[in-house]
Amino acid sequence: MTAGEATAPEPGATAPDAMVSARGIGVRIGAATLLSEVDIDVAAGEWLTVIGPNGAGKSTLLRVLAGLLPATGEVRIDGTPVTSLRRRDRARQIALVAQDPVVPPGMSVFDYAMLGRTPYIPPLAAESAADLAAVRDVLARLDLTGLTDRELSTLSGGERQRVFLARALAQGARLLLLDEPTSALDIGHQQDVLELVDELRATGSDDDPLTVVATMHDLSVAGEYADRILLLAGGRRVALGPPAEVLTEDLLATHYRARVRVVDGDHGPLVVPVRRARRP
Ligand SMILES: Nc1ncnc2c1ncn2[C@@H]1O[C@H](COP(=O)(O)OP(=O)(O)OP(=O)(O)O)[C@@H](O)[C@H]1O
Repeated sequence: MTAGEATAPEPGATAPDAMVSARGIGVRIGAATLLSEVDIDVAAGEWLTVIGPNGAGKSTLLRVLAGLLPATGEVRIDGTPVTSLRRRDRARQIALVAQDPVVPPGMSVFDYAMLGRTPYIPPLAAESAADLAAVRDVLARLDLTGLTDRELSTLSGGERQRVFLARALAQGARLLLLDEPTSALDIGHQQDVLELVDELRATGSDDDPLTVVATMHDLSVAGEYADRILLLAGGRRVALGPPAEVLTEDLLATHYRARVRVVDGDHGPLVVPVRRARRP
């Protein structure tokens, strides 16, 4: 048994307070197995970060949780199979920030963020004052107010990544799926964005807390923000538990083939890469 396995749900069991419950998730495309027998529960209001080496299946898992990729097994959101939710209802419940979303050509920052309000705007109707206010608020929180009229194609990678997040936050969904949400951000904006997501999580009501599932390559940051960490390797769940149980030198050496030191930080373990000994 690997570290963290003790906290894993029993196969077939659904945790009573799980907002997200995934059972026996498998994805095969042609001869390739992308995911195999993945079970997870995510409690309402929890932050789960999915880590694993390149190609481990992290993005695939997020797309399955979002109901966007067919899979064997079952994903339930508050007890309802995600595949049975109508598109509009699914968009009110789940917001996915993909690594490289498709952007309509010529679209401005404001109009792109407004796409997040689509599930609330009746067909052929204009956006309401509340929709406009929600978008302005989220753009301000993400330090994008000065860029609202710019075309997305003219933004830097980090600016664009914040706009993708703005659209998802404008969606007001209860489940936020973030695929490497800060990979292009400088360290200051990285902290701002993650603190904002954490703040939104904390300010959700008890009845309606925000639940976060994120993928990340920065393991120290993963450990600082997540309640639990899921380590995937080769499409399988190899560890699931609190950061201190999963971010261990042994597990990271085995599954990433990485030489690291793990040291105690104020908010979780910090993972420091260690280079090979210098040649004399
Ligand atoms: N359509 C496809 N056909 C075959 N293999 C695919 C297909 N789509 C994805 N894969 C493979 O599935 C594996 C999992 O991909 P995924 O994008 O989920 O990995 P990841 O853990 O998010 O990786 P990264 O850290 O590099 O972003 C990869 O090896 C990828 O090449």
